[in-house]
Amino acid sequence: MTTDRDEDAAGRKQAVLGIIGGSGLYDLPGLDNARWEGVESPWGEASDEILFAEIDGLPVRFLPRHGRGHRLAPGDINYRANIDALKRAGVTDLVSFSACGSLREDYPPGQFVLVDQFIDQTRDRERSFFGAGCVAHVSMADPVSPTLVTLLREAMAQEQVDASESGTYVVIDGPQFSSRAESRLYRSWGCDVIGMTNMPEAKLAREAELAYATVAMVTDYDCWHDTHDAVDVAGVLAVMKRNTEQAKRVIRRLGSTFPREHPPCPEADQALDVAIVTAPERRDPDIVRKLDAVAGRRL
Ligand SMILES: CSC[C@H]1O[C@H](OP(=O)(O)O)[C@H](O)[C@@H]1O
Ligand SMILES: Nc1ncnc2[nH]cnc12
Repeated sequence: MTTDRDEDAAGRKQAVLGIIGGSGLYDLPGLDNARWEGVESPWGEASDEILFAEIDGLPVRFLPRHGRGHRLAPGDINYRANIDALKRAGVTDLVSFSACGSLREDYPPGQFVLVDQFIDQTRDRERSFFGAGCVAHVSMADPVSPTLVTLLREAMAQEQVDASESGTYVVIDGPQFSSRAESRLYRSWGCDVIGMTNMPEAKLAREAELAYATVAMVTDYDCWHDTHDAVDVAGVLAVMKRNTEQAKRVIRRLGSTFPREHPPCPEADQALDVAIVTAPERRDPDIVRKLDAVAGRRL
């Protein structure tokens, strides 16, 4: 396990790039020194083994969110185990790739969106590592790392992949797609794209002090549009293949240009500095033990 104690005396930390692959992105073939390895987590089963690999010497850890073969529905994913396992695998910077529906006319299928805000409409998911026995409240005001967004934007530009530089992603439980009334409602809220997975993933990444960013890849116009059919899986799959090929190119480019030292992200790096409220002598030792990877720096 890699921990924050792997920082050198000056506090520098080697960057380890984590990638979560969404629908359509289940493997990253052709990376150097690649091997799939299971990582045990006290939070349960991660979606799959993690692919440990390198891009031009940069350590990369890849986890397919739905598992290889897409075995897990959005509500069945153990988001806590995924984030904990990636942290145990040494990840410092985490980029999520997600298929999504568009809630805007000017984000057609094929458009990539660098999400900067989320609206969490999910209900039935474990959404925190903390709770009774060790209570913490992290800030989610700015849920993504601006540095990661800049690095992604540059990698995309070099790969001639056009991306919008901001966007609000509304997260629904699914697995059903939305009704037209819901789709119109999310548009009226100012949401730009819709998906089923980025929450609680982004919240848990913040609790684990991982810099996080999401590349949302539009596959459809959901069901609000007057002149486009309502989303169905066949339509999603038709667009997803091309999006996935582009995503793979962006990941390779990002890996080769990524700083070898973890680029500071104060929102994530210090997320737990003032977040834990339970008095040390009142903390449940069992929970504290489970938090060794996520919050070991602060406990
Ligand atoms: C197969 S379409 C619906 C499915 O795709 C998205 O998943 P991900 O974010 O992992 O790419 C969406 O959120 C749904 O889970
Ligand atoms: N329209 C949509 N709603 C929710 N998740 C999606 N994933 C891809 N398209 C989607």
